[in-house]
Amino acid sequence: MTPTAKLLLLGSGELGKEVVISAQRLGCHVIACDRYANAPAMQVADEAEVFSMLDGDALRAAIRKHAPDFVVPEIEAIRTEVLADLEAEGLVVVPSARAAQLTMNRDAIRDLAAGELGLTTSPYRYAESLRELEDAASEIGFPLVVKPVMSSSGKGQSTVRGPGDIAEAWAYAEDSGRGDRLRVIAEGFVDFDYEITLLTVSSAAGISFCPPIGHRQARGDYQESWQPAAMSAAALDQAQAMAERVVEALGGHGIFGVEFFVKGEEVIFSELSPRPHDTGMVTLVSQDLSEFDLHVRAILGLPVPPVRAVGPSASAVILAGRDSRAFSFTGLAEALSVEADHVDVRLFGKPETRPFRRMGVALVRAGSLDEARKAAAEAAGRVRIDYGDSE
Ligand SMILES: Nc1ncnc2c1ncn2[C@@H]1O[C@H](COP(=O)(O)OP(=O)(O)OP(=O)(O)O)[C@@H](O)[C@H]1O
Ligand SMILES: NCC(=O)N[C@@H]1O[C@H](COP(=O)([O-])[O-])[C@@H](O)[C@H]1O
Ligand SMILES: [Mg+2]
Repeated sequence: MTPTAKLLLLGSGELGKEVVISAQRLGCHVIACDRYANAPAMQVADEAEVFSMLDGDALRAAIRKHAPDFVVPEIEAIRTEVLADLEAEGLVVVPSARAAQLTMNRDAIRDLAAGELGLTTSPYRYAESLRELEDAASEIGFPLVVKPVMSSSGKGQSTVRGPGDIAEAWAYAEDSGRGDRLRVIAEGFVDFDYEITLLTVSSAAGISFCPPIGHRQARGDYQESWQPAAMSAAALDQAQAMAERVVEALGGHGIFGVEFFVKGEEVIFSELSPRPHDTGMVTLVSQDLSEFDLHVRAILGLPVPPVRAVGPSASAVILAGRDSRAFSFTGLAEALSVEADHVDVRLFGKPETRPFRRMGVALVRAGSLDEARKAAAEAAGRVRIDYGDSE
């Protein structure tokens, strides 16, 4: 069979795994890439390539070898200059090489959103040394959120409460670094009432939105999410208008996870991913078409109908506690016995555990958001990781 399209997926975690499944259901052939073998998306893809996507030569070689119709980034840490070069020669990058380049590092997307587009954000400064971080702190004040410009899922992120914590925050950011020279963003702490992800689809038919997703984070990483998040029509209007502007500025077709903080009626842009979002895993049970289905449809130029919400839903993460390669899961029967309209669990198939690594997610639909959140947390908590005999 000649496939509908050939996709080269750059990053093969849990989000990519669902992209592969959605794409294959529409007849695509997918080559999954990541820096380690047997990554989640590789387990379901047609082919796999193992290399560091920050290695420009290896990235170029993989693209030349497979000659994909679409290159689909799944993580930020990609040598995006290569994508820009090859896009100029006709390669199609999802949603666009510009979007991948501007979201690879936090400073580029922040400069676009706050600088060029004038969207409201937290106050911020960049720092390339402890001394510069101290200067940033004295300008912005405390608390201060410090993040490496290239990081995700909260890696290297910490909140500085006072001058005594600055050195520790710098050292923590350095520890999570990738060997390149460290640059951090220091953001004024936003004392928000709640935060949301607004999944925004850009397709041939224009821009459309999924109902807002509420979420709760710890250590900069998502713990639970729910849809629809309760918010005023005025706040939602503002968020949609801001999302539309930033998505249009980035260009291309696909789904974008646009993150906002909301305080009263004030909507503050935080950041965005030009791809499915982790908090959007809830859409696997909350919408007729998930964020992964929508991404693939937008990429392929297929119809993207208005999203139909199926009912109040929630997701809760299953995190590992320590390092192991000899682990197993128990408690699935108990987890799936939780009382709700619909209960499911996704175990991603990551070959190793690490402290706080996301290994799976519980997905629940129920009569109300409260019930869905409670049941999702209960189901996730019932899945246990047995670490075998490893330390
Ligand atoms: N300036 C801030 N004020 C208050 N809380 C913040 C601020 N910046 C980040 N946070 C909290 O930390 C979380 C993670 O931050 P952010 O989204 O910037 O990190 P990330 O590493 O890009 O996460 P991901 O890759 O999972 O989206 C936010 O969702 C929010 O809960
Ligand atoms: N917030 C971004 C996010 O959730 N990204 C998802 O996590 C994977 C990496 O997981 P790992 O660090 O456990 O390998 C990525 O590949 C992506 O699926
Ligand atoms: Mg985020």
